[in-house]
Amino acid sequence: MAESIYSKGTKVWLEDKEQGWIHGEVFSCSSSAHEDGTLELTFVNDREKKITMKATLKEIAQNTTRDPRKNLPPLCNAPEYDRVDDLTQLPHLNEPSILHVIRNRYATHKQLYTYSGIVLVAINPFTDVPIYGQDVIQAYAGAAVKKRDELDLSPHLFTIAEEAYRAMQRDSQDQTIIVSGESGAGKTESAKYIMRYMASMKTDVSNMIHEEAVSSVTSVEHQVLATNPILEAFGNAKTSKNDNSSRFGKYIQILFDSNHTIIGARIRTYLLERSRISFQQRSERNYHIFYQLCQGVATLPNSERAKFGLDGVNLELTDGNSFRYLSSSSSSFKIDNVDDAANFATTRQALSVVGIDSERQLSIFRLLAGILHLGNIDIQHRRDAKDAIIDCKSDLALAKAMELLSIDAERFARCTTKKVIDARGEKYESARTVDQAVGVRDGVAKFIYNSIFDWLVRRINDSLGEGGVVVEETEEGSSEERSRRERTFIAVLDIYGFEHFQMNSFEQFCINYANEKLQQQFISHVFKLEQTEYAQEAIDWTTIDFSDNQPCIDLIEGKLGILALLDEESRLATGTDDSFIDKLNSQLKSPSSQHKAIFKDHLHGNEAFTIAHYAGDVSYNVDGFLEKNRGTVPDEHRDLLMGSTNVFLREVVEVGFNVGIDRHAFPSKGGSGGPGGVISPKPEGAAHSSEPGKVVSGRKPTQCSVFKTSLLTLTEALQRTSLHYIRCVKPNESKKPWVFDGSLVAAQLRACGVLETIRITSEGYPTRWRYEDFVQR
Ligand SMILES: Nc1ncnc2c1ncn2[C@@H]1O[C@H](COP(=O)(O)OP(=O)(O)OP(=O)(O)O)[C@@H](O)[C@H]1O
Repeated sequence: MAESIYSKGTKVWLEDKEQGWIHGEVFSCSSSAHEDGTLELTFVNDREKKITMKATLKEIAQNTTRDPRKNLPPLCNAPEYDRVDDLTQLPHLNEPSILHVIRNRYATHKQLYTYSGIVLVAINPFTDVPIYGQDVIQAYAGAAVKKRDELDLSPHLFTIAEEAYRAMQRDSQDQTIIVSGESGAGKTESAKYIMRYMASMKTDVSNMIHEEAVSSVTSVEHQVLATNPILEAFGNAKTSKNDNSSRFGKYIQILFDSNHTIIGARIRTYLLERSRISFQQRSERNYHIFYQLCQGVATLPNSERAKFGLDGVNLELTDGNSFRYLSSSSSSFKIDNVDDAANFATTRQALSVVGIDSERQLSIFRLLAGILHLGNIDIQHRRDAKDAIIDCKSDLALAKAMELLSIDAERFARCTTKKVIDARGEKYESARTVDQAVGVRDGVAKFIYNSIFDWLVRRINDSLGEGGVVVEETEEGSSEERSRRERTFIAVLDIYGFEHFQMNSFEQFCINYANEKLQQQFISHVFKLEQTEYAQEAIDWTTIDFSDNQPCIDLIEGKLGILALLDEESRLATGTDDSFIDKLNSQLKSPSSQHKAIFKDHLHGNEAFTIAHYAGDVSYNVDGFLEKNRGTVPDEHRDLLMGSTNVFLREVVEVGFNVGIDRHAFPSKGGSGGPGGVISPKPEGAAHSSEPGKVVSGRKPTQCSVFKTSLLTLTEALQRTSLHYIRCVKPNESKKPWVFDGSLVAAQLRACGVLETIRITSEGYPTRWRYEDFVQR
């Protein structure tokens, strides 16, 4: 038995401190077992170092099923497998062999893409690669009528796009391409290439020059593509990991009619990072649109420019007029090779393409400028007391902000520095501290910005998905006719991957919760496919064990789980981050708690809790959890915003107040709810309104309840579509082209489930020979 796995000369992988894994081979293997039943195996690695190990026959037989780092050396494949297109073709399927193939393809042969069964692994090149042009699109378009292994084309994003398109055509079924990976891994770029593929695949441009090819894309397709610069301007920012990081998740459905021609798009977004509006980490920026506006303001009409209070604004930090919301990072405002003024023009053009005219655009910019001025309102201590004051007479920022938002400055100052307390029917005012007042001011800014973002998404949906294409209304027919013609969609889900930083907060908690849900769906999908394959090949099989992350999901979203406790605490006027963590500890750590194994002790004090996620343990610092979860403004500010004489501000914040309640926030096929036509369940705690579009009062849905509901609707929608997976991987931290850091890549493959699926495959039938290879052997 041992000899059949490890005989003299068998090639293996041996662990190496420097490189992770290096080649080695079996030097000797004892021919019979010792008294204790073990065999002695000696290996020699490429550095001529000898390693001796003892193992029982059973352990030897199991070697490929356990974590290879703790077990006997995994087996190496023959060199002819060094560049296989699909990892599942590897006779020996283990972590070092997988890394070896991906590294060899990427670093040596400049091949970014490798299949791993149903998953396409995409390694970021960090440089322009000429593989996305119209000629390449044409080569892949139609190629998937053949099976993948009959193709002479390399693995590509376009294979996945084409497979989705063909499957939609063939089965008349909606498709979803799930693109995931950590920040900077290349999700958004991949999603854009897929959208561009869909928009131009039907265009035969073989005889056209580039400009002709571009202009031959119809206006509907232009509109669909125009959503990208808009979402990037308003939802992307420079972070320490990525100069153009998407700070929200998105699900974009490209809608097709019965001729499989694009007729529009629908977008659903998830959890925009609000905290960035008022604060950015070192070397990070606020959302791109603010810098675009400041730099591009000179391009606005003379009559408009002065009104923003941005004319001649100097963005240098030394300048006393700089905006607090743009300078907290104390970094340079410039991003290398990015021209904010030119991008402002692109954003404006894209807004026009989706039907937001110049006048509306100016209204949006006025609100954005209002947000910047809002951040500059000075909040001071009242002399000899802790109470906050705003000097209405001298505060120019207050005057400008309130002018732009059309709100009474004195009322705003008063509401911000004092809160109204209702005690048994009697109302009285109590002073806020400076910190509290600053929190309220920033909360208003975040709320307005988030509302603008939601308004934009809704507006895009109205023009591209629900309400008919603006430009082509007469040509294409009414919206009713349009939805009748709409048959199927191909969606791209571009969603943040698992996050684990030194300091993790509410955002990471939500992101990792989303990843737990998607991982569960992914694993059960792979698992089902694996068993279907066995059935097709008439192979005898017993149930394969796979790590079920349901206990972790129960801990988060269960009846008395973290989300429920967070909401409960957020609704109490007396609730604080401290009382929240106390509640978590008392409920989830009790000796009788079913969550003990997943909800772990945090080693450093009582300000954080630790969850054992499928991709590793993560500790979350509770500081700011309640404020982020409440995510709305005090009632007095709500009245101020809704009472503004700025009609556009009212329209925008109405969308913000109704998110999670209003059906438009989750447009769907037929306009009746979530994607795929299911009515989205109302977030827990949301108040009812019989009139659509009316702001409702009562219990406000919290951020986590809105998120939980939208995740639920998303996972249901995904279940009704055929799924395709792209896992984007960052090959190194320094963003260098063609540099491959094996341990960094392995960690990402583990976090996105690729290694887990390979483990599932290994638990079943780990070795797969092609018939011809098997016969030859
Ligand atoms: N296919 C590609 N070709 C060339 N460069 C790429 C490609 N994919 C990604 N990049 C480079 O990597 C950067 C980061 O990619 P991208 O913004 O798509 O990452 P992401 O995974 O969406 O990150 P985040 O989660 O932060 O939004 C891009 O700005 C680009 O410079």
